[in-house]
Amino acid sequence: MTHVIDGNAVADRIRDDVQNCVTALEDEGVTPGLATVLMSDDPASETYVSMKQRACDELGIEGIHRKLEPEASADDLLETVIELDGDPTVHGILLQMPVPDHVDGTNALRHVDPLKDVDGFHPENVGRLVAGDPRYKPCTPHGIQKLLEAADVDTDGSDVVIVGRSEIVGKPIANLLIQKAPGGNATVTVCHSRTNALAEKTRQADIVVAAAGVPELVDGSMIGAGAVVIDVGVNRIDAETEKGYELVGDVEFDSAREKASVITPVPGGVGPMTIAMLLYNTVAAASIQTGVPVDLP
Ligand SMILES: Nc1nc(=O)c2c([nH]1)NC[C@@H]1CN(c3ccc(C(=O)N[C@@H](CCC(=O)O)C(=O)O)cc3)C=[N+]21
Repeated sequence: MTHVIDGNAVADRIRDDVQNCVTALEDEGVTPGLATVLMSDDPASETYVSMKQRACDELGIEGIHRKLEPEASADDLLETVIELDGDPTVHGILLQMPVPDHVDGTNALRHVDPLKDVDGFHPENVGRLVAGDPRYKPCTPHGIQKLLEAADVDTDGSDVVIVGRSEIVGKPIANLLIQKAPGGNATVTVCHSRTNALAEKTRQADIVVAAAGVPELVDGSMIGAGAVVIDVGVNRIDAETEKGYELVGDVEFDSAREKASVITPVPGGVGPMTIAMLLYNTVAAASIQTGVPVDLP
């Protein structure tokens, strides 16, 4: 029987741990604060940011939201980021990606104090991750590690094929999985959607991580018997549903499930973990910045 990982259940357990940290911080007079910055009219981005804000409300994290019009200037974005960076009640800053082409999101992130960079995208935090001394692990890769752990998947010595080499998922998850640590010690191949003989590579893998942003790119014929399949895709496809769309992963679930020993669904897999790990990083950031210890597993 294939084990379908319940990402919502694992995320709920992480949220309970985060809740305990919020209480510990509150006991010392600290309210953790997370600022989200959205420079986009994209409905999916708006949904994700409002989900993040709602999650903050539920746990007693102070959520601050700044919305910039997509036509705003790069200077407007910088000004917003710098203002939040100087605000001592803000412990974490999240710039929702992607930002419009005329602004440089990477440059804006360089103006965020690395201690407030709860996404882990600032070059200092990227460097620390690659150097094997992560401060904030990027939310989606960290969530994947927690899901593997929850499903008792041992990465030690395993062959992992990652499809997708983004800064947000592919590159950081590759770096986490090659580290000497629980949840690491894997042999990692990083592919993309146009890699030669992609199916041959994924079929050899003990663990396949699909994060290319291409709906149903990875089907059952590309999965080896008994492999673990982690689907990071969140693609909105027009459909006759109440919302007018349907969420589809980068994996063709039904055919992949027939081969896999363990698989994550979309929705309800990696997505909820991304938000849980953002809350995790936010209480870690509040702890680092105030010196109040918290107990994060
Ligand atoms: N700076 C930055 N940090 C991010 O963490 C970040 C980002 N930019 N840009 C976009 C991606 C995407 N992302 C998701 C978060 C939650 C779900 C999620 O909870 N999805 C639900 C379904 C939600 C729905 O119904 O649309 C699920 O999979 O069950 C998905 C995707 C965070 N991202």
